[in-house]
Amino acid sequence: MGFIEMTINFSVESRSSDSPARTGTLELENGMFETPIFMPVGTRATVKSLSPEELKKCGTGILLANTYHLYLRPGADVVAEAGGLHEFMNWSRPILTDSGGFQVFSLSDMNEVTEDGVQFQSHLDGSKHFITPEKSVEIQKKLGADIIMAFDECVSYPADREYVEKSLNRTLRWAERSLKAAEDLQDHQHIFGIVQGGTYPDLRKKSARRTRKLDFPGYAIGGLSVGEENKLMYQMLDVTVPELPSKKPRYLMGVGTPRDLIEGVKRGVDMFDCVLPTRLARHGSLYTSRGRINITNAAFKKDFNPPDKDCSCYVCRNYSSAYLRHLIKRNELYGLRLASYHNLYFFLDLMRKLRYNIRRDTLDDFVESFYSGWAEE
Ligand SMILES: CC1(C)O[C@H]2[C@@H](O1)[C@@]1(COC(C)(C)O1)O[C@@H]2CNc1nc2cc3nc(N)[nH]c(=O)c3cc2[nH]1
Ligand SMILES: [Zn+2]
Repeated sequence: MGFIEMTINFSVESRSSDSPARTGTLELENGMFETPIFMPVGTRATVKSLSPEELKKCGTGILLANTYHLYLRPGADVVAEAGGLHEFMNWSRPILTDSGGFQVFSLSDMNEVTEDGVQFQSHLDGSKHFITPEKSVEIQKKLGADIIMAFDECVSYPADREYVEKSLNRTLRWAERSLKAAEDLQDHQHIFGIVQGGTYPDLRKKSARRTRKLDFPGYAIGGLSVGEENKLMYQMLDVTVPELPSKKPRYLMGVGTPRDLIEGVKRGVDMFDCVLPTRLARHGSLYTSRGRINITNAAFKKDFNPPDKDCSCYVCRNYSSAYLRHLIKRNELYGLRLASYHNLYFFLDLMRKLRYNIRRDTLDDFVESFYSGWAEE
């Protein structure tokens, strides 16, 4: 097949009259999806325990995979020889890969950060590696994602201002190098820049303005959901989103809970990803219209109602809380699968409801009714 010069076609469709919230469509080489959207996390080329058919059935439009993990195992060359991630994992819809910046800093035994790149030891076998913006883009190109991310440093929280400023300046230089590397691989139409700046409003604005100058097809807001208070995260969105071009997609990395998704959408964010729905499911923690419950609680021992009476997912239509409790307590694989499916459906259904209410300009009413039945986290 000839190389199709596919750009990231994003169009804003409707706007809420009393907030920056908007709906849109994002068209990529492997399909299109509506925004705001939640991306299930498939770190090692699988959304744990769920099949591609199940992911599609619960409404997954695009999923996320991680460069850091796939680079270490099975290796980018193995995935490339398999025909890329879509072939490898039998997923025909869009995929976004994170650049490894966050994972190197959060998971590996960090050795050294230099202007050129990051030296680290694998958290799997202690082997030494050196990753640069160019290397990260090359790996993501081999993985064959529809959207790739610039290589950045996600500063942990809290961090002093001097370090945050030094780091964001280096991330800006890395962003230029990532963009240049993508251009050399004809992938510049598929790469998002990442805004940093910690929890310092003026540094957030500086990072956003300087990243925007590089004219990426899309922009991620990084350096958040790293343990800071939600209120602080929302304040950083308030100062960052207005600095980003309104006609390009905005992706808030690693976020979040249902409340975070709602507050992010209200502030004009279009894309989200988080491990919470699938990770918490494996511990029996289920999201429902009344808040988060733990299905292993004794109260569900003889509860033959579905986990969420307001949920129309396959799990809630066919199984009881008592059955799920039994499976999860016995660590039965099927229980992990059912809980993961329901949580993912809950997150994706919440995004559907948000899109529907933005289009009808009834977002405020929907949010109010959602929170009224929602037990505090
Ligand atoms: C490490 C792991 C699995 O990823 C989750 C979860 O733990 C955890 C750990 O503690 C909480 C906060 C509860 O969430 O943080 C992750 C979700 N927050 C997040 N993901 C991010 C990914 C990012 N990628 C790049 N390239 N740059 C970023 O700035 C960036 C920022 C991010 N923030
Ligand atoms: Zn359900």
